[in-house]
Amino acid sequence: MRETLIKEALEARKMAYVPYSHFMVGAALLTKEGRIYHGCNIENAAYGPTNCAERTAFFKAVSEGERAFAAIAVAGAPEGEEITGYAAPCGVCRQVMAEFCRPDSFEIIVAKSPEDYYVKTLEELLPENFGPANLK
Ligand SMILES: O=c1ccn([C@H]2C[C@H](O)[C@@H](CO)O2)c(=O)[nH]1
Repeated sequence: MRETLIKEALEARKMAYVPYSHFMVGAALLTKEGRIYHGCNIENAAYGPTNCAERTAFFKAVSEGERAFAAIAVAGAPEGEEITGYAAPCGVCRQVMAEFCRPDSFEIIVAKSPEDYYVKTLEELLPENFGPANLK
């Protein structure tokens, strides 16, 4: 399943809109029921409105009614180059994950290819997070 999710993220990456950074990112988000939502980064001339690939996938899924997620695969690299480095999710995307995902079980798959990746839980990438539980 991880390999499939990485392939989907690499496909999603092709849609990245990156006229400013020229850094293309793709994400594939797996729901607990087995559906996959895709995301790419979408940049903006005012820079601030730029949306990361991970958040694009999350916001698409949540806006379609999804609330339960199992894993996300992410791959990023400069336009026109081989993927030679890992691109882990930024802090803002980790915080968005913390809103919807269980820190101990949600898997973040950071990939160069379906053969070359590592997996971390959200807890590992965002320890001691501030989340929905704080506002209960
Ligand atoms: O986890 C990340 C980190 C960065 N980006 C995007 C934002 C911007 O368009 C480009 C360079 O930061 O990469 C993502 O999509 N995901």
